[in-house]
Amino acid sequence: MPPESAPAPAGDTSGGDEHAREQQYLTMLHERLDGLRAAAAAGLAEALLRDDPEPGARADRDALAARHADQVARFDAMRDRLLFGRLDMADGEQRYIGRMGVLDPEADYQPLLIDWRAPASRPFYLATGATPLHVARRRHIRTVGRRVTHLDDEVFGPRTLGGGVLGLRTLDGLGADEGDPDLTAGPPTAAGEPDGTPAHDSLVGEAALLATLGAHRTGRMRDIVATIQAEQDRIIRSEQDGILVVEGGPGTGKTTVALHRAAYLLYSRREQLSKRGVLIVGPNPAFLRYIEQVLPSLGETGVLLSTVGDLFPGVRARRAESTTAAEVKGRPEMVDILAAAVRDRQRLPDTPLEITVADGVARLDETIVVPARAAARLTGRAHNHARSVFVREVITALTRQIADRYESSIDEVDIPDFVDDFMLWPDTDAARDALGDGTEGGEPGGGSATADGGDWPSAALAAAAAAADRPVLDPSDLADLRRDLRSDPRLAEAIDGLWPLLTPQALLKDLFASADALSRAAPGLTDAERAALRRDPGGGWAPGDWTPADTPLLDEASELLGDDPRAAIDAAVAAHLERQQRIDYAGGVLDILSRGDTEDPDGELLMASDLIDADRFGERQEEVDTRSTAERAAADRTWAFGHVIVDEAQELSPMAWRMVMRRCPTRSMTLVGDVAQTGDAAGSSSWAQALDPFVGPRFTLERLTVNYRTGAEIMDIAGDVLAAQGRGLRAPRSVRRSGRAPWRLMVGAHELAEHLEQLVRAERAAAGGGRLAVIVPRSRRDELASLAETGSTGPRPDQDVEVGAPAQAAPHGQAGTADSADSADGEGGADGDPERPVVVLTVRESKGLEFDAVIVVEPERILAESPRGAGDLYVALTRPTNQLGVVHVGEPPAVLSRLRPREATGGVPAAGPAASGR
Ligand SMILES: Nc1ncnc2c1ncn2[C@@H]1O[C@H](COP(=O)(O)OP(=O)(O)OP(=O)(O)O)[C@@H](O)[C@H]1O
Repeated sequence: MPPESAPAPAGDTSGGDEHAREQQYLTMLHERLDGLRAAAAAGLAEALLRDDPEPGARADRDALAARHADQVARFDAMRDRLLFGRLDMADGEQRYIGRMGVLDPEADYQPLLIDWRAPASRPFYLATGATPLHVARRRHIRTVGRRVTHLDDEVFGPRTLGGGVLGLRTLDGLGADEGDPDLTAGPPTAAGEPDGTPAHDSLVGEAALLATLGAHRTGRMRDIVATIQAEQDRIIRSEQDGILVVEGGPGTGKTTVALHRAAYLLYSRREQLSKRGVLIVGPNPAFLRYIEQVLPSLGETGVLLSTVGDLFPGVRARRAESTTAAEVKGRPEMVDILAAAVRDRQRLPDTPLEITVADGVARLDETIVVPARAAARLTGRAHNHARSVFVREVITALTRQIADRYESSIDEVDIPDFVDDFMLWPDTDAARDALGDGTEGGEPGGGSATADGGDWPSAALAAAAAAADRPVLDPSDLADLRRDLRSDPRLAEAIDGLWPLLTPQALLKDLFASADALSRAAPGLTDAERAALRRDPGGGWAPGDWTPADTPLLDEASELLGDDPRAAIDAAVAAHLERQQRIDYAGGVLDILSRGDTEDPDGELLMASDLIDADRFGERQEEVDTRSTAERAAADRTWAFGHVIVDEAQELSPMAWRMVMRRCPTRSMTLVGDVAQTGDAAGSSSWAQALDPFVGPRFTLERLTVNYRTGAEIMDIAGDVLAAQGRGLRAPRSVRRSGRAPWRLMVGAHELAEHLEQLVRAERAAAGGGRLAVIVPRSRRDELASLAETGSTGPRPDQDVEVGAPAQAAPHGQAGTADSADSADGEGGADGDPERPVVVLTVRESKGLEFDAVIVVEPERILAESPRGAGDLYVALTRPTNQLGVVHVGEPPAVLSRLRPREATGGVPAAGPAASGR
């Protein structure tokens, strides 16, 4: 049984007293907050003004300043809705619940306000009539800034045992406030069965919840700390260490729960997570902007938000590509394809290369390269790291080749008799004379030519060495030879061709640029699939030229290639030079200081340079890395996060999963999604399948069952689309009815633009100025965006309307063609501003977002374009909170047969000859 709703009678003095009392309490809390903020601001100012010459002290100062700055930001974020609840416990204890904890230093640090995440707050979210958890009364306190606007009480008592909450009283009826429900739509009501049976018997704080849900959307997600429901609370506070999968239909609060879980973990595991950080992966940049304020509003920063496409440092994947290309790039086979592409760059020479070193000629051919390549591959090291083994083997083999030639030349030398004696007087003039190593006559350099044109002294020496049973070339000769080989530019060039140092970007670019390279690396793909991967490098690649599906491939390639040692060497050289500069500078400073010291008439003072040398002084000047954890993590591909949250996780391809898993070796993860909403052809249809390669069956699945977003009228229609998928999936139950019937309107193909313009105006007016989205087929987006723009009302249409993603030149020139379901979809990454009142989006761009009103355009085309059947249409239909309209050309799809024509729903018919509600 839900609580009864019983507004307090007008003039209810107890309600008035209560209101005054809570107002007083809120005012007191705000005064405390002001005090805390002022202290933090003063601490910040003091830290910033401190002039610490010592680097250690400067680091402390910077850390202190950062801490104070965080506190100031946190206290500022708490100003709105600081307090939202009160628990009256059965034993008389009172607990005020809010967004942060506030203690009373004058009363032995008793809590004045308890953080919503503290265990003492938990009954606020869990108490029910059946299990009151020692709570006698739960009060929701609604506030705007420093003002209390409403009080809603739920009273638990003996009479409620087994029967739910005794009663709910709205103690204030203060009328419409900022954040109040849209009054033009009538009061929101809890959804229930036609006979009046409520659909939900376990809602916590129903009045406060319904008030929040009925409010206009702002384009920014807000926290729900005041109205977290019991099933959500269980997930938010789950102590699950490994992978927690949260599944639920649209609007069940998956995103919200994931964000609150991040805030909870940052509170309960602060020590661990503040060092390693938390990563939140979302489906597109617009979505990240939609959610970006939730954690700061809960006082938590230090979290990195990223799309899959931006998870590789230095890459902003914004380019569009065909569905086929994205799907192929997401397949697990890409691991082998990339490995083959790397091996393909470890080549054999087409023709032998002859290199003249010292006195010999070395020949680089397959007999040298094949074993060198095998030895390098056998190490199992990444390509760039194994290169040093390859180079070493090649040079060793070439050196040996030359040495062998020397040795074999011994047999050809006619050794004169004096040679044996030579060993007895090796360093005498006589020896030199005998060997012709004189200055007079003979070959330049003192040698005389042998009969076969060789260098006689060398040959003689070699022969002498052989006679003495010593190696022909001693280690230093061999070392010289190696050095000569190493510095030979022709050999260096040849080695670069045979085993080049590669960046992930270069590997992928070269692979996609060549049909032959693709055939060699990916013989298992069809011709059409390989053609989809082909990409002409054109005028070069900018960081934004990558597509979201490329990023996991870059990450995989990084693993196969390893770091480019040149980058490490460059960095080490730069660091060395920088340090040297600092030391030189410090030396100069010490000189100046010491010169000043020598002016000391007594000459007894220690000079600065006596106390510290330039090296140590230079080191003290070193800059301390003051970047936050999130900033450092964002710049480091190998950063291991303390916890990773993935939203819309069903959209991740197998390759994207591999990348995300690398970011979290401990597998402490929360994955939220809904396999019924999978739109990406490379996405998952089963969690077990997606996670099996990483954790087998070792993950925990939690389900959310209640839809808080979309009114029941709309969910009835969306449920039909879900059922049509035939996978036995059921749409979640809506928590409320919106009071507005969804509608459909049939228009002629050529009148779509005209109708759309008027519909946008009409629906915005009906939504009382709320936010509206026009969700369109991919192939129609650019064309329809301008039409909706004309139809938006507001100060300036060009400011008012945002097209989800910037129109981009798509590969293969296919974007915008009406009938190509495989065209480049222009959805590389929507950067749209979520606060625009009217937006035009494709289904993919609308993922995870919500609007007061939605017009879905051409559902039949959305169905045709979807690689996953009705999943996309289901997503589109479940974006609105209150109003849904569907505009179709021709007959509506059968799955929408329950939608009533627009006129029949009382909507204003759009003008135009072909408008028809048939
Ligand atoms: N307990 C709650 N109190 C108030 N509002 C809530 C609550 N739970 C969810 N909501 C609201 O419901 C809406 C839908 O939530 P959310 O976007 O998290 O759902 P979702 O499951 O991620 O949806 P989708 O799968 O469609 O992306 C949001 O406006 C959210 O603030």
